[in-house]
Amino acid sequence: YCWWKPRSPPTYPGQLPIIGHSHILFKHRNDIWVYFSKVVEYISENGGFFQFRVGPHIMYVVDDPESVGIIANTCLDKPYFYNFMDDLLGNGLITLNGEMWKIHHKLLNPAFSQHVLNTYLNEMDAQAQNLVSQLTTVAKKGPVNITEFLGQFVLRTVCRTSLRLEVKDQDMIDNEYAKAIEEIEAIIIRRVLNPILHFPFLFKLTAMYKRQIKLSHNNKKLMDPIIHKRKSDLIATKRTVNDNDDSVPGKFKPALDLLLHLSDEQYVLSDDEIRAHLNTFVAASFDTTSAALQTILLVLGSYPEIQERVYNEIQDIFKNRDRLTKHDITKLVYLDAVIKEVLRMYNIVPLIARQIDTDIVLPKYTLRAGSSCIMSIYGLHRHSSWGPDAKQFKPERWLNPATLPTNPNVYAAFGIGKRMCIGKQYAMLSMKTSLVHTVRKFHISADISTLKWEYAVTLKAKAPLINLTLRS
Ligand code: HEM
Repeated sequence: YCWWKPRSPPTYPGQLPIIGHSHILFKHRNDIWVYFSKVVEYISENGGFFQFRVGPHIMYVVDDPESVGIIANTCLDKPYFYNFMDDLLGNGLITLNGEMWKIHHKLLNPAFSQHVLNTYLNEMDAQAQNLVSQLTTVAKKGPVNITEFLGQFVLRTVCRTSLRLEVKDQDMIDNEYAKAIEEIEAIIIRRVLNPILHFPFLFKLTAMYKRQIKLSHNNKKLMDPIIHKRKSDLIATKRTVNDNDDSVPGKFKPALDLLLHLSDEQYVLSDDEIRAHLNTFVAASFDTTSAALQTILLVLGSYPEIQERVYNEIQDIFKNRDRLTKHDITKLVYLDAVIKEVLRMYNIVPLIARQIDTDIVLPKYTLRAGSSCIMSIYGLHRHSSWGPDAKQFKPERWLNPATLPTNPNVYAAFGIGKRMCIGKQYAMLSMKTSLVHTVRKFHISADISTLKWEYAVTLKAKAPLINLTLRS
């Protein structure tokens, strides 16, 4: 019996009767990243599998690469706590489940194809130059927090590319939207860490709920004029959604045009669904890309020799040219390695989760249907298969593919399996474009080792100060 009985992963220390580990989450609600990082390190050092209990609900935390691959491709649905984002994201791709996710994912995928991305390059380039001009105004004023500049760059880029807004409308999604996203994320994390508030009827009694509703409502409302604007722009220029000449013909259209096309011509999307998808794209790209850019600049500022190597690569490619082409992008091999290594070591999204729908039998353990599984990207990125220097920041490791781990699941900066990030290539392109211009213009200095980190869906440095000096 003992031989064939399904084995469950060991229970993480500290479990109490009835409430399980809830008391620990609550106790660490103000320093949650300090606590989570210790937990995920402990899990890595003790076999890569543990189970937690939040009341009666079982949550597994896993960083074993083989198992993570199986789970991510077998279980496509997100667990109940992803629904805490519903007010913000509606039924967008991040929170959709089941057949609906499959259908919408297939419909929306063409909006992020290489054909469409190629049409964005000039605009990304222009926005990056604009970012650099703005940074120039604060460059001489000592250490500066550039979070808002980066946030504005990302939002304007999304407005001008995926939403196809004209220059005069590029600030329709503004700083207020960005601040609302940050506040809603803080509320979501506070709710996750207070298991009593997992019950919707109790959460609805709180002031946090009212605030979340208000902020989400304001953000959703912002999308309506944008959708109407684009519709009327398309009509005013006597183009139909079908043959808008500066986008790519056929099914490869920027996100908003594709959504309008699917709604107007194929009758497959409702207004609510269009709004939810747009909101998801804007929120997902704003939060992650601006956090990633900020961390990359902090890292470049802390490793001057790596910054100089990036600078030299850029100068060799561009000589005296100002504008980027798609061929330049493929030549930025070292910059690509630096970005990948920053996303490996300083996880922007350190944890993702799936709902376990049916029992999953893994080589060592069986995961029970009805539970959730948290996949530790933080742990995967430090897995022993990265070698003895797994915990060191070494962009060079990406230059020789032969030295990289053979199991691709150990790198999951953009998620894993079928529900991987739809905006990965878009994010890489906009990060490269902005970094090329920033590194060309400024010497960056910072000290990432002294910073504290804040976890609210994404992981960001608190009060990140950077010194920018104009290069001669
Ligand atoms: C550096 C930038 C980015 C990082 C690190 C990042 C990371 C991730 C990760 C880890 C996931 C998986 C989440 C999960 O499994 O629960 C994800 C999913 C997603 N990301 Fe990104 N992302 C980035 C940029 C973007 C951009 C620019 C967009 C714009 C559209 C975007 C849209 C999405 C969407 C819609 C999903 C859900 C995909 C699905 O479930 O089908 N992301 N992203």
